[in-house]
Amino acid sequence: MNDIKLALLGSEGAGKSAVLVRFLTKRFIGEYASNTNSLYRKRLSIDGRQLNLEVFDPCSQGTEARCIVEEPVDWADGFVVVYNISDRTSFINAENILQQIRETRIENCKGEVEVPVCLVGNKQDLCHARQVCEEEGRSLAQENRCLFQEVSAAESYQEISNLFTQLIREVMEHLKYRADRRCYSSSKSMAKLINNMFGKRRKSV
Ligand SMILES: Nc1nc2c(ncn2[C@@H]2O[C@H](COP(=O)(O)OP(=O)(O)OP(=O)(O)O)[C@@H](O)[C@H]2O)c(=O)[nH]1
Repeated sequence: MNDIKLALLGSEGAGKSAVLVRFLTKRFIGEYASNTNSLYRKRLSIDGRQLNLEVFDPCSQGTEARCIVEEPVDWADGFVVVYNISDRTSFINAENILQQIRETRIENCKGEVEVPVCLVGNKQDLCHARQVCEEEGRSLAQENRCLFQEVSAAESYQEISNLFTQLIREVMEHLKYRADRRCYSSSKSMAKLINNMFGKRRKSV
């Protein structure tokens, strides 16, 4: 069973909880307590593989969102960064968060492949009040090599579901790649150790 940990980040009121709850329950719930951190857990099956999904939805008023990005022991295997298309400030904040994720991961992973991230432009139903055009979101995602989708947690489920599924697939591949690398480097160190212990002796026979 795979364990997958995601963290939701974005400005206060961007709709992080709404997007996540839509994915987990297919329902839209208008109001959420925003003064607490929440950890959601769900068992899922993707491509026939069973997995335990954990999603950390930090309270935006605290500093936890920042902490989890900066946490040196990388808790999250992937990130969902949400902004509100009718609030430019939330888009600028998303840009900063993506940069923080990139910088933190580069420092921690020393050239390892980048952590999977998706950028979500929420509240697409408020397009009459749009402040961020879709192209801006797409190009920000391209610059940061992450997935992108505009969605409306209020009105639809399918796009959110597709996006999370794609992200989870990327996370599973990323975790496999990391495990293979660990395995390869530990078998290299084992080979080196064996060589150090027996290699010279064999040569002298
Ligand atoms: N019109 C519209 N409103 C939405 C949508 N998604 C969320 N909302 C509303 O936006 C407000 C904030 O949603 P939340 O899901 O609590 O946002 P959040 O980012 O988790 O907020 P914090 O917990 O305060 O950080 C609520 O009033 C939601 O009903 C959407 O797709 N369309």
